[in-house]
Parts: sequence; structure tokens; C-alpha cells
Amino acid sequence: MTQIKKICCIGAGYVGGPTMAVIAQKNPQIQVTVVDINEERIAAWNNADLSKLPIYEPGLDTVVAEARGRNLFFDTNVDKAIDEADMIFISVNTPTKTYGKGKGMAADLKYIELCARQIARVAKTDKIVVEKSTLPVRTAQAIKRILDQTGNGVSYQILSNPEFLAEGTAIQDLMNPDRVLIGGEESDTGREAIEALASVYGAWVPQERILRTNVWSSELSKLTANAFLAQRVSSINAISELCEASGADVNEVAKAIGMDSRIGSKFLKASVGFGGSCFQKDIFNLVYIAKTYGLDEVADYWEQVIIMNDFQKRRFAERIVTTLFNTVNDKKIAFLGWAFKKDTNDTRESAAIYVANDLMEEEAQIHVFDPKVTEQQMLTDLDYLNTRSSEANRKHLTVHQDPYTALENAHGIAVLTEWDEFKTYDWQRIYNKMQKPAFVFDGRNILDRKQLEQIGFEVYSIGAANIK
Ligand SMILES: NC(=O)c1ccc[n+]([C@@H]2O[C@H](COP(=O)([O-])OP(=O)(O)OC[C@H]3O[C@@H](n4cnc5c(N)ncnc54)[C@H](O)[C@@H]3O)[C@@H](O)[C@H]2O)c1
Ligand SMILES: O=c1ccn([C@@H]2O[C@H](COP(=O)(O)OP(=O)(O)O[C@H]3O[C@H](CO)[C@@H](O)[C@H](O)[C@H]3O)[C@@H](O)[C@H]2O)c(=O)[nH]1
Repeated sequence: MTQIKKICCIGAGYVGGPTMAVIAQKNPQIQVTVVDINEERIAAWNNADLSKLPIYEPGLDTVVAEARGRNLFFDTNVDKAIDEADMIFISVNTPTKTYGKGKGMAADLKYIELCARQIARVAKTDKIVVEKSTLPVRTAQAIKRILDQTGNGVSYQILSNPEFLAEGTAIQDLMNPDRVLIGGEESDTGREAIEALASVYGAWVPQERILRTNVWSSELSKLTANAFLAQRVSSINAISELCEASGADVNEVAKAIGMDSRIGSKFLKASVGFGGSCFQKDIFNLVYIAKTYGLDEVADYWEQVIIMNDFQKRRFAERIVTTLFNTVNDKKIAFLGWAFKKDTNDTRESAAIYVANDLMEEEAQIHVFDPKVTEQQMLTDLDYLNTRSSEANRKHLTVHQDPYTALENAHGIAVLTEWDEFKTYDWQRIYNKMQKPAFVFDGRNILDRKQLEQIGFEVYSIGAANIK
């Protein structure tokens, strides 16, 4: 069996960084080099101060501290790392296309293709190339054609090894994955490549959790897993509106259905809408592929998950406006949280961005406190929507370092992220310093509603009988 001695990972992002850190920690005999064209990001990965790593993930600093400089390296020299490696992970971003055919739907594969061409140009020895990025089904074929036809005559095996970690729990998920999926060519050399990668994971993952399959099934399983997860969130969010209208309570409904072992209790938390860099992108990708094959009913079925999610975000913003006597013009609306979920500094597709944007359209003043997201990031997120000028966004957004100043004098508080610390705040003190009536819109259902009501707050929770 091929023994892997050197691994290169192209892309030092939310997936490449943590995944390679864990692989290196668990395989001290393998040299792992993570490369990126983003010099600032690489410098941050190399920062001696572990609180300055480019991404925030609980437990990541400890793993990096153990492996970095021993057998884990972060570098900008992509060619050198490719040249030396026996196994190359491609872990670059695959965003939704913003131009041309498939705009707003298809995955933009330009970064993947650039990687393939770079590998083809540089490689002088046989390589196993591992797709770690999430890709449309049959992308491996395109990568193989580029490598075989433009390369230096060396031989390549392409594996699909999608990543299932969730942000905020990345290290936990990597240490103890439900499964590791490896798709490869159905041939002797294909199977040998699969086993080489399986042995890397075998350092800490039990063999029965390492699934071997063909490349197309592996690629499609990743999109399908995300589509199913997102679909559960949209399903419970659809029911949340019905609960509000009918007097049922979505938490009770989720509990009751979740105890059915066929349904299961996870991913049934009603919310202001799912965010993150993956769910929407991957469903659009699935929808686009289905349309490409002429499968319109399949495409429409999955697209509804996104339509429901957009509606849920909009509905939350509209509820704030109607509750605040149909106007938020010049009112202070305080946001607790901006990240797309707790325990991450990632804001991609966060519901907070869209809710803020809708409220700014109504001329509200948004004041935000998030424990991990910077002001610069929030402004970048708003500017990216292109709804209004940067100056106008700056006029409507104030970012606070202290939650109590963010909440002082607010007409309404909206909880956008489920950070644990929000539950422990001194809510009496907050109430005393707010405009009255004091409204709380709990977009994550994390606060103790009864306690808040006793203090005097008027509370709107997702999927409950609410203030009208
Ligand atoms: N974020 C997640 O939780 C998650 C989980 C599972 C799978 N995925 C998938 O993994 C892939 C990466 O996601 P991410 O969140 O880590 O993205 P990211 O944007 O955080 O990181 C990607 C990195 O790749 C670098 N890059 C792009 N082109 C390059 C090139 N040619 N050479 C060198 N570096 C290059 C970028 O500079 C960037 O730092 C995506 O396909 C995503 O769908 C993400
Ligand atoms: O019951 C729930 C569960 C999640 N969410 C929201 O859904 C979004 C996504 O959450 P989560 O799936 O936990 O985080 P991600 O990091 O986006 O991880 C998803 O996307 C990754 C990228 O593909 C996959 O690897 C993971 O398996 C998959 O869970 C977040 O906004 C959550 O707040 C809810 O609203 N209710």
C-alpha cells in the first residue's frame, strides 16, 4: 500500500486549516503543508499568538499548538508544496457563480480548475489528488482530464473526500466524525489510492466509519447531506409560522416529533433562518444540476427549501417593524449576534445581514454586539449586498464592544445568533435602560421568555403565541 509521507493542502480556509491541523496532529510521521495565495491568511495561521489564528473554532488553538512547526506548516509557496507532496488536497472555495451561465445557482469552479492546472504544471511525480471542496457531481472527471492532458505525463488518481464538519464544532466533528467518505476510481490503482487515504484517517477513525464508494456517489452524497439538513430547518421554520398563527408552540412540536426515532431530534430548532457558506450554495448547486439533466420537479422541490428560508428571514424583519407600531424610522434596534451560528466568527450568508438590510430599508439604526465578529466584517457583508452606498451603510450601523452599550436606549432587541453568553446577561439592567414598551425579538428562542416577561419585556419568539 502507498505510504503517504507528505501532504499538501491547497486552501487554508475554514476547512483546509482545521482539517489539516487534525490530520497532522494524529499523523506525526506525515509532513502536512497547507498553502494559500492569501498571504495575510497564511501569516495569521503562523501567528505566535494563537488567539490571532484567522478563524475562530473552539479547541483549534490547542491542536495547532501541538502540530505547528513539528509536522504542520502554513506557507504561500504553492508550487513547492505541490512538487513535494504524494497527496494533494484541494480545499479551495467553490462559491455560487455571480456571472454568466448559471449565475446565482451553479458552483463557480474557476478556483478548482486553477488548482488542477497548477498541479498539472508543477507535478513531476505521481500524485493522489483529493477533492476536499464541495463539488458538483462529475467534477472529478474534469479535473482528471486537465491533469492527464496538460500534465507532465505523471499519473494521477482523483479521490472525492467531502468534508462534513460544521463550524463552531469543527474540531469535535473532525476528532469524532460520524463517517469519513472516500470515493475513488473502480480499479486496482483507484482502490490503492482509496486505501492510502483511508490509512491517514485510520490513525484515529475506526475502520467501520470509513466508507469507500465510487467518485460520483461520494460527490453527490455531500450535496445531498446538506440539502437534507437544510430541508429539516426549513420544514420546522415553515411549521413555526403555523404555530404562531394557531397558538401551538414549535418547541413542543419539535420535541414531540423528534422523539420518533424515524425522525430524530437533531436539526429541528426553529430559527430566524439558516445561514453559513454551505447550505444555500450547495442546494443551488443541486438545483442547477437537476435542471441541467432536465429534472424540473426535482429542482423545484429542493429550491423550495431556499424560498422558505428567505421568507423566514424577511418575516422576522417584518415582524419587528409591525410590532414597533409600523415604523422603525430612526429607531435604535439592537442586534445580539451577527455570526451565522454561535462559536464561529464566520458571517457568510448569516441571517443577521439580511434582517439588518431589511430594517435599514425602513431607515432603522442598527446597533450590533457580537463576541467574535469585527465591525469591518459587518460592513463588508452589508456592502456586498449592494443595496445602498457604503456611506449609507455606515450611517445606519453602529458596532459595539460592550453588549450593554449596544442595548442602551434601544426600542427593540433582536437576537440573531445563539451565543451562550446572551442568556447570562443582566436582563433587569437592560430593561431599565431601554425605551418602553421594551421589545425583545428572540430569533433563536434562547432567552428565558417567562423571566423576561416578569421583568416587563414584551417578547416575540419564533413559533410561539406572541404579542400581536
Ligand atoms: N466552511 C465549512 O464549514 C465547510 C464544510 C464542509 C465543506 N466545505 C467546502 O470546502 C470548500 C472550502 O470552504 P472554506 O469554507 O474552507 O472556504 P474559504 O473561503 O474559507 O477558504 C478557501 C481558501 O482557498 C484559497 N484559494 C483559492 N484559490 C486558491 C488557489 N488557486 N491557490 C491557493 N489557495 C487558493 C483562498 O484564498 C481561501 O483562503 C468549499 O468547497 C466548501 O463548500 C466547507
Ligand atoms: O436546528 C437547526 C440547525 C441549524 N440551524 C442553522 O443552520 C445553519 C447551519 O448550521 P450548521 O449546519 O450547524 O453549520 P454549518 O457550518 O453550515 O455546517 C453545515 O454545512 C457544512 C458545510 O458543507 C457541512 O459540512 C456540515 O455537515 C453542515 O452541518 C446555521 O445558521 C444554524 O443556526 C437552525 O436554524 N436550526
